[in-house]
Amino acid sequence: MVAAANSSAWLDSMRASSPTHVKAPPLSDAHNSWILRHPSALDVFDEITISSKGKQIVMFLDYDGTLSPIVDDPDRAFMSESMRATVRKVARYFPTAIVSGRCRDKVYSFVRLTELYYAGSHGMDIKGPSKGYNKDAEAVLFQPASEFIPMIDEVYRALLEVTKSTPGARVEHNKFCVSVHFRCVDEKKWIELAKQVGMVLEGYPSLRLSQGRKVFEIRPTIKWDKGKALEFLLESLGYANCADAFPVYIGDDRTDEDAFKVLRERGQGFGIVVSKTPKDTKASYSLQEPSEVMAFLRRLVEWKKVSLRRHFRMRRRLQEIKINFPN
Ligand SMILES: O=P(O)(O)OC[C@H]1O[C@H](O[C@H]2O[C@H](CO)[C@@H](O)[C@H](O)[C@H]2O)[C@H](O)[C@@H](O)[C@@H]1O
Repeated sequence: MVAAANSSAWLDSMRASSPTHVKAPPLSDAHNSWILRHPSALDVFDEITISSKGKQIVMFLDYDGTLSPIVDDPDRAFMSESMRATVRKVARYFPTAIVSGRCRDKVYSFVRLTELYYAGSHGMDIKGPSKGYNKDAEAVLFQPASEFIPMIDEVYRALLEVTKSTPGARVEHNKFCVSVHFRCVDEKKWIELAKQVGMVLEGYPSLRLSQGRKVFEIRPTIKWDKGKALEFLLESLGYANCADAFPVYIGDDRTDEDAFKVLRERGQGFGIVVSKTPKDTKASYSLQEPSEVMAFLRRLVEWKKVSLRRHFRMRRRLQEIKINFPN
């Protein structure tokens, strides 16, 4: 997988995968032009709400780097109480799903909100809310890669063994996929780690490798990703071919691009990429970091509250008019 000739390409891609510790430099021309193409969702908030008018917003949220800040230890990527309270409010007004590369149980243990849909393992493990407005939702359970579980277990063990010699490397079992983290690996050892991962994967042609933020992600080659999960969830919610749904997907990683692409192709709703630096994306808008995601979600809740109040006030007025002036 990683021949000497393309080692430097791998290294570049590994370096570019997560520029989290960069101190914000003054905005370059390139950055300014990127912002023009992907304006801050906070700056164009009114534009966004106007385009969703009369439609049901359905919210899709990635976890790491979107709801929780990126940290060195994947087991300690906790969500703040204020973010949890915000997501809880969002779910009160809009059907809401968490879509993550992590194992579903793990991401649930961080979010701990029973009223949400969860799509773990890059969308390969979907479950409906165990509490909430939609009684049928509980029944939603979809696992299109179940047959890969024994293979994933085997690969996890092999990766654990082979990466032992690389200090800082960490292998995470995500049920239908595996992550090999290199965030805490000395950069001089990155290529060695990439080779170790490549060696193991040579024996598994039905698995594919992609890169997230300082992480290799190994998953089945089935045609299923976060974009398919988004479509599946829209269908489960009864919005399959419905122009009345307005899906909003917020995510920071390369795997989120599959969902952004689906939204572009459907010409429905929009994607918001979470990034401090310009990157190639199919998202329409941007937010810089989880704190901005929280600010955006809060504004959305406030906007919805105000429009509902206005709607009910108007209904009451119409009823009063009917009572005072019957036909
Ligand atoms: O789809 P996501 O929810 O964004 O999951 C993608 C990966 O997220 C986690 O790793 C990332 O976050 C860690 C904690 O902040 C960080 O240490 C790591 O460098 C990031 O890549 C998760 O641990 C992975 O399994 C997911 O694949």
